[in-house]
Amino acid sequence: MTSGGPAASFRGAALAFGRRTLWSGLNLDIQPGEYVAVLGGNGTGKTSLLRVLLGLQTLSSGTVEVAGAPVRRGSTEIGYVPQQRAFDDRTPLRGRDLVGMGVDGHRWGPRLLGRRAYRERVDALLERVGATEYADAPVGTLSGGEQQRLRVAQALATDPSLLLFDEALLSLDLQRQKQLAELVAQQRDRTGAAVLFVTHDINPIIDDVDRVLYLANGSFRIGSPSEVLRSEVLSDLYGTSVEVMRVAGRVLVVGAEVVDHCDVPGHHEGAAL
Ligand SMILES: Nc1ncnc2c1ncn2[C@@H]1O[C@H](COP(=O)(O)OP(=O)(O)OP(=O)(O)O)[C@@H](O)[C@H]1O
Repeated sequence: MTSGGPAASFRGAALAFGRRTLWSGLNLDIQPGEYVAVLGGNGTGKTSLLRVLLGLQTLSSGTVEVAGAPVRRGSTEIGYVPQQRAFDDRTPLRGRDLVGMGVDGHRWGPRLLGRRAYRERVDALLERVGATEYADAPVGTLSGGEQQRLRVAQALATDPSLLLFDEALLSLDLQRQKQLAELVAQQRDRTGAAVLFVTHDINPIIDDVDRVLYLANGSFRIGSPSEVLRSEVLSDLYGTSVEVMRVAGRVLVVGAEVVDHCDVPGHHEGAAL
């Protein structure tokens, strides 16, 4: 963090495509060390929000800053784990090359750091995500969960001040989800990074989350999990009866799927949020 102010800041921010407004009137400061979960159904603009911070998507109105400066592409202030797309079998990269691209400014091979410091940094990152064992295998031959851990190591490589995760827990089994959630919380604690975590299921990270940004219906609610994840708050946001239940320690939202764009197989009634 270089600015001493918020890690990210939106002022009067709106995003619309054609006549469809995804969200508007967003005023949000994300403080260093703050952990924000971004929730909402398919197509509500969660990924687009991250793309705005990455300088890949322009706001329709309002402003956005990262570390006190206008957003720009390729900022080393930001670590990003995109929504998962599998690597092709023929991708000519090993796991350690992928992580190395995060260490050395997305260039091939050791350039910015000395060869030895580069290697040590990559090894340490691989170890942190538990990927040492398959670091020399071509990425396209690895499972979705293994590839995901490498992407996380790449995102953490420069100890960025803002970490963006887009559905990073998908394709991980429960134990790996827990490990990744712990890794993110540790990174936040160690470096003071702010975290913006897009997810359809808040349960694996709920103990770490400070605030929830819940997008729906062209609008949003923001607050602590206990303020936002309430039947009356989400019913008001969705404009229909939505029930938030706590079952066996898990938060379940029932009724929202009627309004959300539920075009994803497996996204069914009683979505775990
Ligand atoms: N560049 C663009 N031009 C036009 N429409 C776009 C563009 N980018 C995104 N959209 C639309 O904006 C909506 C929100 O997309 P976005 O990917 O942000 O949703 P999301 O909340 O991340 O959804 P999901 O949970 O399905 O990943 C979608 O309907 C998408 O088609």
